[in-house]
Amino acid sequence: MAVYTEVDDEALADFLLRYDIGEAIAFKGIAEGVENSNYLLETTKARFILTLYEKRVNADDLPFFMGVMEALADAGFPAPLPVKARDGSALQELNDRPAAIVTFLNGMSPRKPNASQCQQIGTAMARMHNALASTTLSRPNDLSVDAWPDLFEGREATAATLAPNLATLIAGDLDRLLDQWPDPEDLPQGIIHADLFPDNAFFLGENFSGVIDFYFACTDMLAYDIAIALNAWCFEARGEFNMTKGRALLAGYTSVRDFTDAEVKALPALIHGAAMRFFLTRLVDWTDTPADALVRPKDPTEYAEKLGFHRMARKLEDYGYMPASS
Ligand SMILES: Nc1ncnc2c1ncn2[C@@H]1O[C@H](COP(=O)(O)OP(=O)(O)OP(=O)(O)O)[C@@H](O)[C@H]1O
Ligand SMILES: N[C@@H](CCO)C(=O)O
Repeated sequence: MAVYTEVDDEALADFLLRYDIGEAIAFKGIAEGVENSNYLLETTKARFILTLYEKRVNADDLPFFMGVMEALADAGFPAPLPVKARDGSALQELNDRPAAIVTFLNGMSPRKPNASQCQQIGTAMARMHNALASTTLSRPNDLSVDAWPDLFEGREATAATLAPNLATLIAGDLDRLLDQWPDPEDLPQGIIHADLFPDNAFFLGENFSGVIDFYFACTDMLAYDIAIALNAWCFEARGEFNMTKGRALLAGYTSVRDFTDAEVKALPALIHGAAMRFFLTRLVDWTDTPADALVRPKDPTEYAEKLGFHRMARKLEDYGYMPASS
């Protein structure tokens, strides 16, 4: 249950006086999500999401996240639009937390994405990258390769409780990734979502309808976003890669923007690295979350299994990529 900060009726009514969005007629905490406190807010005018930003979000980054969502709305890409208060700012404070209201998107997140949804999310991601191509906003990716050794340090023993030999395998992966990581200057860069998991994508029926949760967005290699999505959308239970889904996701993306040769070459390392990023942040949460915490940490084992697949893969064709000429 991700409501860390409670908002009572009186605080909400006072808060809404800052906006021109009507009065509350329904307000309830949203169970999904692990990072921030989210509420579904229905007013006399429309439905919205009220978010109070919790500890893992750096308040200094919030103007960047708001700017990304505004740029997407300007480009006609379906994402939540931050609502400005009467003072002209979308960023406010509520119960001593930074807070914002964004528009509500209709749709449902797929629990078990199918190949068509993988293809559509690939297409949507390329459209999203294009929609953000002309913004001047930037934010470094503070969860990229340089951050990983520190995330692992001191957590070897926890890794060993998940699987025998895992700590040694992770140490080997880290050496290999530090060695193989591409120079970002050699690949197309831009703003990436960096957390486009199925729970952050919406579909109406079978059709893609929008993307939410831009709170890890940053400037990085565009192909790294694809690498994250391949991990999140194209594996079955127990770490089996689904080649049909991989092929669909990559084909969806390249139907809008073709990969450069440097991207094709770099993608296997980026895919391996993306799995490492989520393994490590999950390992940190697994180690640091008290047993009586409100939110159960996500299981790092899922990503340990994906790492096992990436250790064996050598080229992008191993993930279903079909070069345009073949
Ligand atoms: N704009 C929106 N429109 C409709 N529903 C939304 C919107 N934003 C958030 N939600 C709902 O709130 C839930 C949690 O949102 P979100 O994913 O942003 O939370 P979070 O705490 O950042 O979680 P995590 O990072 O774990 O995904 C979503 O799964 C979705 O059900
Ligand atoms: N998508 C992340 C968690 C929230 O950002 C994960 O599955 O580990």
